[in-house]
Amino acid sequence: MASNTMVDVRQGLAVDTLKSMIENGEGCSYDFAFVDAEKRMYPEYFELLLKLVRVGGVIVIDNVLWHGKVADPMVNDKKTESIRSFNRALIEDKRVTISMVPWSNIGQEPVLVYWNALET
Ligand SMILES: C[S@@+](CC[C@H](N)C(=O)[O-])C[C@H]1O[C@@H](n2cnc3c(N)ncnc32)[C@H](O)[C@@H]1O
Repeated sequence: MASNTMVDVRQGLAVDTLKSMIENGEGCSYDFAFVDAEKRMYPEYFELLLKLVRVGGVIVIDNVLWHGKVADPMVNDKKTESIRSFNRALIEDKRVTISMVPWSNIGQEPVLVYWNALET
């Protein structure tokens, strides 16, 4: 879509939109991505974003502590478990370097930042 502004809004389910961006040849053309949609889809978003964000770019994942629930062993709902599982996978993921930013606003938990490593 041609645009003369800095913002190009695309509406749709995130996975479908990201896949269509890849199919449209936009791979490796973004410097930054911010993820804050359906928590249980984070692994899929992340894999697709590794194709869209250039090596050296930054992917920020919001809500990785899910309002503290991720760190509370008494909380085991599906959404919390999926974020825990995603976090564990990222720790093991050699393609990226991770860093947690001690930033919070209005009671939100910190955000994790991922830099692409040289191999994707
Ligand atoms: C927590 S809000 C994001 C707020 C946003 N970061 C902001 O600061 O305005 C989550 C948003 O993700 C959207 N969302 C949820 N599931 C989605 C999906 N599968 N695909 C695309 N968007 C989705 C919701 O409609 C909602 O607007």
